[in-house]
Amino acid sequence: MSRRQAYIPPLAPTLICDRTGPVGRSVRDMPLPSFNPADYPAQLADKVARYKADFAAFGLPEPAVFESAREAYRLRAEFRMWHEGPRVDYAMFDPADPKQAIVLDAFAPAAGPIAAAMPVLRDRLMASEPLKRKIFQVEFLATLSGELMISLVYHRPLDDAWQAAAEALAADMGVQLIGRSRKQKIVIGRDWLLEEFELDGRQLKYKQIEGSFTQPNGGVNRQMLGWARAQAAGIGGDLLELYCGNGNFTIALAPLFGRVLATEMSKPSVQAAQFNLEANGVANVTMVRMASQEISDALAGGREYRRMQGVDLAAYRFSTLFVDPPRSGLDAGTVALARGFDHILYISCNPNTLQENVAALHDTHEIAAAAAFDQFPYTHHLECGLLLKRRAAAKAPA
Ligand SMILES: C[S@@+](CC[C@H](N)C(=O)[O-])C[C@H]1O[C@@H](n2cnc3c(N)ncnc32)[C@H](O)[C@@H]1O
Repeated sequence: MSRRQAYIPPLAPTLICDRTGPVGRSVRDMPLPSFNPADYPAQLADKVARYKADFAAFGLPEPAVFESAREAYRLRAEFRMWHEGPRVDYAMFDPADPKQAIVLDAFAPAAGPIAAAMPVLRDRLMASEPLKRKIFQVEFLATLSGELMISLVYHRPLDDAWQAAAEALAADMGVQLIGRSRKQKIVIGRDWLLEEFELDGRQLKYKQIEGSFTQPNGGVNRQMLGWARAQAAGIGGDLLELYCGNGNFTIALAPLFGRVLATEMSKPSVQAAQFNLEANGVANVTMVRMASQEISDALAGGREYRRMQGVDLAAYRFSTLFVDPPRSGLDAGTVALARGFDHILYISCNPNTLQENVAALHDTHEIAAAAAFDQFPYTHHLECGLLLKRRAAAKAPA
């Protein structure tokens, strides 16, 4: 059974959370009751009020609040495909009633390229047996620069008939297309997009690889980059960045520092970051593929890591640590590492783990600036930014 609806009221958690972090179900993950742009200001005000209350004990300064566009803000969207008779439709599931599919004709949060492609793709799938048969899921990734990649996921092996139909579809729609099935990935065109936008007078370019982390709300992401740059301006010294993904913040922040050591665990993201450093002419960054636990261990004088060969850690004069971790926040070793920094710039998609980490650093660091970024409108989720500064009493004597 399915129910047809123009808008999706609650967003399923898979659409809200980052792909890489564990998706915990807390009250914050529960959907807000309505997707109504008229309710947006009140919903955001509630979230900001809760943020302020949760962090009041840590002396949170008044946060700068960055709003989202009220519609067409999501650069990523994924849908289950619902088969009924000759039809195939996009579907989502209400977390409160997970057996009931909600069939969608449109999805108001989706960015322009996704919204425009949705009905065209659905009709093309319906009209083509090789494209339609056993299709299970459709994933869209778009950029502010207007590119679009579509991944079609199947419960059957993809054959020559699928490939021929998919090639025609990609050419007609002008998109990058990927077919996925068990142990199979067929790329028609590229499996990456090129994002491009202006930031503080620079035209930034970012390769974004299918399946890797990218910020879901492009407009809010630009505001996060601008805020992070404003906090970092004037600090000087060198920067250590953990969880750098494809270099989203690295490329924005690098010109403000002498040298940057950026680390990330995922191999495709590190490859994209290397590409992005070159594409943006950023030459003061060394990129190393390492988990945060490993870099914390290496900096604490732990074991020698082959991937750190050629990196002279002792030569860095780190003034600032930048972190943008998954929902699980910072592990204990990384919190211990953070203690040694004069400045910690922390972007968090999970206020619960942010609160735990701030509490653990409270004796050495105070909050100097705060921001609320509404990456996930119409949900309880709030992305937070903090600048932590080492307390004078916690600084080592010169
Ligand atoms: C919230 S994303 C942020 C990525 C990037 N800063 C951006 O703005 O796109 C978190 C990133 O942390 C990476 N990650 C997850 N666990 C990690 C770990 N233990 N060590 C290092 N990186 C990790 C993920 O691969 C992902 O790229």
